[in-house]
Amino acid sequence: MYILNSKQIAKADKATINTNGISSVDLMENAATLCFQWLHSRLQGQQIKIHVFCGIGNNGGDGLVMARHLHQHGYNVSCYVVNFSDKRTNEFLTNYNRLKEIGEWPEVISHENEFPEVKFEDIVIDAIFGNGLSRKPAGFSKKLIQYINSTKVFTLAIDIPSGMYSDKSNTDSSTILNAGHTLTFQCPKLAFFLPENKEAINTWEVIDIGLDQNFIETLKPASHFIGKNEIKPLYKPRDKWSHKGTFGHSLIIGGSFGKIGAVTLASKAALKIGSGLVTAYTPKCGYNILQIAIPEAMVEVDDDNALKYFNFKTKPTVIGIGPGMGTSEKTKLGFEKFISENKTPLVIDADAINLLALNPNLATHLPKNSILTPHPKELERLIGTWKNDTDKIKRAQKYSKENNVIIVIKDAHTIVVNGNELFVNSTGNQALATAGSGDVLTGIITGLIAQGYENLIAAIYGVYLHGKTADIASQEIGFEAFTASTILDYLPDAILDLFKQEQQQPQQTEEEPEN
Ligand SMILES: NC(=O)C1=CN([C@@H]2O[C@H](COP(=O)(O)OP(=O)(O)OC[C@H]3O[C@@H](n4cnc5c(N)ncnc54)[C@H](OP(=O)(O)O)[C@@H]3O)[C@@H](O)[C@H]2O)[C@@H](O)CC1
Ligand SMILES: [K+]
Repeated sequence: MYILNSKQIAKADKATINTNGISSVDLMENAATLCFQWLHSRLQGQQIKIHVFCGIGNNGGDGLVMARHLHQHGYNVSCYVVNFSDKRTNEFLTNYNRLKEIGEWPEVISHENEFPEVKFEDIVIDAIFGNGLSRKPAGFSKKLIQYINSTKVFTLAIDIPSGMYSDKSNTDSSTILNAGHTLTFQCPKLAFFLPENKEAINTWEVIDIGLDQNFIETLKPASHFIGKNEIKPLYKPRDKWSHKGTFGHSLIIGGSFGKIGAVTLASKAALKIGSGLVTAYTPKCGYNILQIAIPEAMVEVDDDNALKYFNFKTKPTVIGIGPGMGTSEKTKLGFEKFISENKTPLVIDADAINLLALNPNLATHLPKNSILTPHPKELERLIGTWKNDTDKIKRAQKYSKENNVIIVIKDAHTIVVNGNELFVNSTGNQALATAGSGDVLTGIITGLIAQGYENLIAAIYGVYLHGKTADIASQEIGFEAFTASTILDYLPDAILDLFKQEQQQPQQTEEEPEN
């Protein structure tokens, strides 16, 4: 699914209105009615106090439509116009009049003295600012957002929590409304996945308002939200006549005294995802450990307690390098020589990223489309300190373009960066915050490349499957007992899940719920 930026959404709105013969007011009516139905099907007429805060733009128009439907269905509603400007849109005015026509006059708020009392047990519908936010909320609209946040009331945000830009950092989280749930139009917004917005965005879902898909295609959006629909077609079926050589040879380079577990996990993961052959290349101290831990893997050794020579005999399809490797001086020197001579595709993780960051010229030697899988600290070493999350993404894009590499920014929502393109992962949860989880990801991506998946696809696909293991496992064992080895245990379920039919939702009846 595409993630459109605010300009693309505004263009798609216009194009849909122009080519599909639907008026802007009708588009708004459809969109906001879907939001009303969402709430109505949950409340079933309960008399919880509902406050609808409407701005003066089209987001406010959505709020007015919802307020009208809520009134007409007998809810206990108060509607307010947050009068931060006199630039009321036509669609706002039309729906302002429609609300008045049913006898309901919104209260106009122009000053903080006019804020209504909002109680914790009420519901707030947030239709103050939407996609047209052009600057941080200030004055009484900022105070209103802060007041609503202070009540901790459940807030249903329409399209986007007010004060949040859809595609860039706000930099002042105190001017963003903290939404309990967001009903967002047409597509998820990049802002939902930025760690700095974690307070403001909780759960969300997309409301399909039928914007013109053909037109959206012409915009060639660079950002994508990766779910099962995107992943399933990437799967490569296995030929009946294939043999182990068909599925490539992964070489996992890493380990140091006390950190052989990292290379063990990565090697196991490469095997488990289907690499035909796997060799681990470690210091001598890892030999027995690896041979005993993974009978399926071959092992080559280097110097005693840390890597030094990088002179393996294996001719791999792909190399995953870094897990547990350490950054000792001898490893650093050997690594630099290895990188400057290597031509084999690379997946670079952990200490290999740290060593790369120490010597930026090295990156020019990386084979095209090498994959780097940094966690936030490693990323910072690589691209420098960022001002905010948008700056972080821009810096990663710049690094990716300058060095022709793919960067996997690991976080609650992992983002794969390929030049300007962003692929935001939908799977995974807090269970993955555990030692060795990154080593397993390195092994998975390496093992996918070994089997012939293109590097970018291997990164996107690997990140998705890795996250999916946690989604499935946490239903069965919770978060805490989940370890990196659990990822390996649940990889088969994550793959099989791609081919599971979704359970049919119970059919909604034609009749609306009783008031
Ligand atoms: N047919 C359609 O197009 C559909 C659109 N839909 C809905 O429309 C929403 C987008 O509507 P919108 O473009 O009118 O923007 P919205 O956010 O409501 O308000 C912008 C106004 O606020 C002002 N303003 C901005 N920042 C400010 C600040 N900090 N402090 C004070 N003022 C500020 C800004 O002023 P300006 O920047 O021009 O100075 C302008 O006057 C979208 O999110 C969705 O909900 C759906 O119904 C589906 C159909
Ligand atoms: K909003």
